[in-house]
Amino acid sequence: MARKFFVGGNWKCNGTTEEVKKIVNVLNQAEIPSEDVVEVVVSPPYVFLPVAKSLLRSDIKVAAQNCWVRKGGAFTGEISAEMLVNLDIPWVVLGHSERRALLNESNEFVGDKVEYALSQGLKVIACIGETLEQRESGSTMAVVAAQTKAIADKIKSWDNVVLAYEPVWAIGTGKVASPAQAQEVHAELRKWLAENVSAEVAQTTRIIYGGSVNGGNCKELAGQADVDGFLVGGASLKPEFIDIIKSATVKKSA
Ligand SMILES: O=C(CO)COP(=O)(O)O
Repeated sequence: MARKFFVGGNWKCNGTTEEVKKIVNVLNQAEIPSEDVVEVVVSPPYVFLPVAKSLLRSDIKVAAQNCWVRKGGAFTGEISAEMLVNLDIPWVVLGHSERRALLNESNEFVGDKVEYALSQGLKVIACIGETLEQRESGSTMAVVAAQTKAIADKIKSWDNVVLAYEPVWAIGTGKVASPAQAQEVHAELRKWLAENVSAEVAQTTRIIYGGSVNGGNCKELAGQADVDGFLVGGASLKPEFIDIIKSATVKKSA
């Protein structure tokens, strides 16, 4: 079975109510391929999730950008998986490199979060990726394998997981990975899943690319055999996000 193309828009810590309404309006008016061809998920900051969800067309889903590692309670400032479920938020982004780097989220902590979010019925966009220093020292695969293993060790099923490969050096820098660089890591990750989880999980799990994806570079990246979609930051706040969603048809016709 073919893997359905997946395009996520990570709005990060941006926006006002007015701006959110504007982006939603652009998305609602866009002509995009059907849900059979592409799964589209946008991830506003927590506080805008209800408004975005209530205004968005039904074929575009929403994701939170994070959630607490276990059941809610006395954890000031945190948002629990249960709360997201209560609000009918189907997806959550976990392990984003900005949180790993700036908030010291370890591989193990991210693995625990993925396990707990899945146990509550959320679907997870799990992010991994190496820094420039790690790439230059030749440890890219060791780094992303360790990040993936910390997740694989904790979960029983990959059915509700999308793996997002986001090289840190490509995020917000305008320095996109070349199609060959992205394909190389995605293929290695699929091989890692085949050898360490199962052939079926390797075949069915979507591995999406993130890092300076834009309307100009998305088609060539989408044409790579193991690139099953994108997690888009900056460009997901702009109308060119529509072009990125449309790059799903490159895959369809391949
Ligand atoms: O971090 C990203 C998506 O999660 C990528 O961000 P940019 O697309 O802005 O590089």
